[in-house]
Amino acid sequence: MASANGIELNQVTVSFGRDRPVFADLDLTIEPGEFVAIVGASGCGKTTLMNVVAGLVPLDAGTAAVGGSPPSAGRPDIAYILARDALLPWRTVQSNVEYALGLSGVPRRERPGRAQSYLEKVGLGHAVGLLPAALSHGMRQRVALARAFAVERSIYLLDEPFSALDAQTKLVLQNHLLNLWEENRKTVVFVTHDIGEAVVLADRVIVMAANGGGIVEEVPVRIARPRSSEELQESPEFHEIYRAAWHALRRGMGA
Ligand SMILES: Nc1ncnc2c1ncn2[C@@H]1O[C@H](COP(=O)(O)OP(=O)(O)OP(=O)(O)O)[C@@H](O)[C@H]1O
Repeated sequence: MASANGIELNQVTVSFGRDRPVFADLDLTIEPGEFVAIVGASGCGKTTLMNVVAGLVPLDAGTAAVGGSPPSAGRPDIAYILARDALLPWRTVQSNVEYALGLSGVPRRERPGRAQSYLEKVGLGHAVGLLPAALSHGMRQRVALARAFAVERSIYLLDEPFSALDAQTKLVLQNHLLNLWEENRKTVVFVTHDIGEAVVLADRVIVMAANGGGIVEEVPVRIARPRSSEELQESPEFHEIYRAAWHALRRGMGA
């Protein structure tokens, strides 16, 4: 049983009141400190799985333990980052991060330094005084990453956080995420449509099937860390694992 900061789903079924469940009898164990990516066809239930972990979706059957206790919404040990950040438009970049630190109970005198330090880690040291409206989408997502890691949660749920970015910006953001994660290796569940992204980031790629098939395959990613997203693009082992995940995804789609 994954305790502490792990995640354990046993025989979980979610159907939203419909005849056909989104997934049924799903088992998944994520160890504390593990980085897991979830891929699968549109509508296969990736976000629903995240919402189960976040305590936002009721189970029709089965049990879930997140950090050793049942999931519940708004838990202070969980960070949930989505494709579109939720920055406060009237606060500067720095103030957005400081505000989140305040909500997490970080003492006022520590907030400016910690916010600045995390913004520097994602290459935004020069942008602390800007308002979100003045930022590109990639910069906004960097602020969202800095904010999420500055508050030091135990479990990070990231649902396609880089999906709207161009390929080059995506690689840069992946590197920022890898670096932030390397510092403390908190548990991460990362949903993506991009198999390459999954392989670059994760210790394990979970492949979900279309049409309520649940998890069809798990592809281990035994690539040494620390990793660089740019360097991996040229690595034969990256392409080998990419191919394995791609074939698993195709099988999951019934191809
Ligand atoms: N709150 C909800 N109420 C009813 N049905 C829902 C709810 N959330 C999701 N669903 C349904 O569950 C199924 C899976 O949706 P989900 O968003 O989990 O898939 P996904 O794999 O994340 O898709 P995508 O890759 O397109 O984001 C879909 O048929 C969707 O309509």
